[in-house]
Amino acid sequence: MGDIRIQSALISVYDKEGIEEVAKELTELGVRIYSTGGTQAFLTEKGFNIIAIEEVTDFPSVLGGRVKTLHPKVFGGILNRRNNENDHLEVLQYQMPSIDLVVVDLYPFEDTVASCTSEANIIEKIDIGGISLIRAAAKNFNDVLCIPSKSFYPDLRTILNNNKGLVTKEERRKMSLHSFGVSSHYDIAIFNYFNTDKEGGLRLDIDNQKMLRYGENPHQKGIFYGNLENIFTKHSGKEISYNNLLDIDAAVNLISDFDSKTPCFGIIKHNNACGFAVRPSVKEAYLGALSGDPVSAFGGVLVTNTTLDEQTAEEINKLFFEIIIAKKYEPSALTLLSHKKNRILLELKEDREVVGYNLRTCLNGFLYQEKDDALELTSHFDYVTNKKPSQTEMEDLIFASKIAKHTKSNAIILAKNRQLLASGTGQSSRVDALLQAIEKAKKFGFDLEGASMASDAFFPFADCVEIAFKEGIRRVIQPGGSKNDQHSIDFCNENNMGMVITGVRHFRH
Ligand SMILES: NC(=O)c1ncn([C@@H]2O[C@H](COP(=O)(O)O)[C@@H](O)[C@H]2O)c1NC=O
Repeated sequence: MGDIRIQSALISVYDKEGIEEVAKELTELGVRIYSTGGTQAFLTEKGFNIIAIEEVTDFPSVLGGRVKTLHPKVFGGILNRRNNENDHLEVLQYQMPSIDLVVVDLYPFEDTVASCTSEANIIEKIDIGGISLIRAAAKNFNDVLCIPSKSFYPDLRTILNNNKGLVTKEERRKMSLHSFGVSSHYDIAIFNYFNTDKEGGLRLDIDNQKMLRYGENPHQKGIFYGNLENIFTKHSGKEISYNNLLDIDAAVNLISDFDSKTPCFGIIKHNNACGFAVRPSVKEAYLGALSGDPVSAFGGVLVTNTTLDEQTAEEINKLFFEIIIAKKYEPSALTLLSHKKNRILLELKEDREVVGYNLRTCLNGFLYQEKDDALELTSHFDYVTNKKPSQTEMEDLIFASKIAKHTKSNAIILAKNRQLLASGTGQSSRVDALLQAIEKAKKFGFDLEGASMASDAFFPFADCVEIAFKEGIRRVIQPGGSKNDQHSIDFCNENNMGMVITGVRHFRH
């Protein structure tokens, strides 16, 4: 029921790749083919018998190709309802050809934008006729099959081969869905091109979705919208869960702030780093990160900015970790690590594609913000105390500040020799965050004498520097901006502590 036999087709494609094979199959099925200028020339040259669309419209392609298929005879040929008596009479009266199949490949708008060409060139690549053909054919899926881009040629082939040119209503409806997917994607790309300042609101376009086993908890449904293949290669391991994805996101963002010249290693738990170290070798960096909090590290997500070698893999294998993310793996390390079947091994792609904004639901809408990609520049730092940090001390301060940026607010980071000693995370007061960090550092045997402290936001009072000083912490990095900044600065000056003000706050709620 509802099957149609394809007897005529209109082919109008920008990219000619693959169209010869499509034309061949259609010709073998005895389908009459109409085409626009370039497509017709291409297929005629390949030996196919193609009818120029101008023969239908009796009108040339004009305005440099801006108008070629935009004609009532073409759109009437697509949109007429085959079971409607009046439509049938009008088709005869105005000599519209019935078109059962529309094959389009649109002007490459997004590629043209990406090529950074002039606005005039970009505008010319807004397809009008093609998108209209797609919408018309998709609307009339009751009688017409629409193939909206070259990526659907394999589907066309399957459909044609399923039943020798007979197409079911189900197949046409499915292609109609994909057609509106292509047309809406295309329009959103155009919208986003013009919507530079977001004054037009927000249009999201995510067509890849992956059902997750569940959401944050087993009673919550969870779906990931995106394309993980563009971020990493998964070498082995079980299915990635909702919570895994959040930790992977935290790990990838954190590691991206550290250059790849010196090995660094992070251990993420509940989206925060519980261990992090920069060292001359990846194994030392791993051991440095692990000693930060070997208890929390259990079951965590490991991340490194460098090649994970066999010696490090042997160390890692002594403990249970759910996920390992590396820039690369030595083949022997990969073999060793993949012995544990459930462990997820991910290799980050050099040209990974991450979104440049954050989005979260809020009340009856969404909150959108640009991603916090601000990296403190030493040239913008304010060295506000009499005591100025040495170059090595500055390295520790910047190290701690980078980790604070990626830690839940209120966040305090304690670091020494480019190793995370402890952090206070997600506390409702900065003092609590500091006390939590001090307690943890001591628990794992760290001497805070000469350590550095970073805060994700300003100190509202001098209490934090006072507590830090009592513990032997001798330098501080913070964004500044409190009306009480001077109280903290005065205390530092009185006690020979150094303070650097970055001017960049990194709240993370
Ligand atoms: N102007 C029109 O009426 C029109 N009709 C179809 N197109 C597009 O023209 C391209 C094919 O052109 P040609 O066959 O001339 O190479 C396709 O990308 C198709 O989407 C048109 N071009 C732009 O809108």
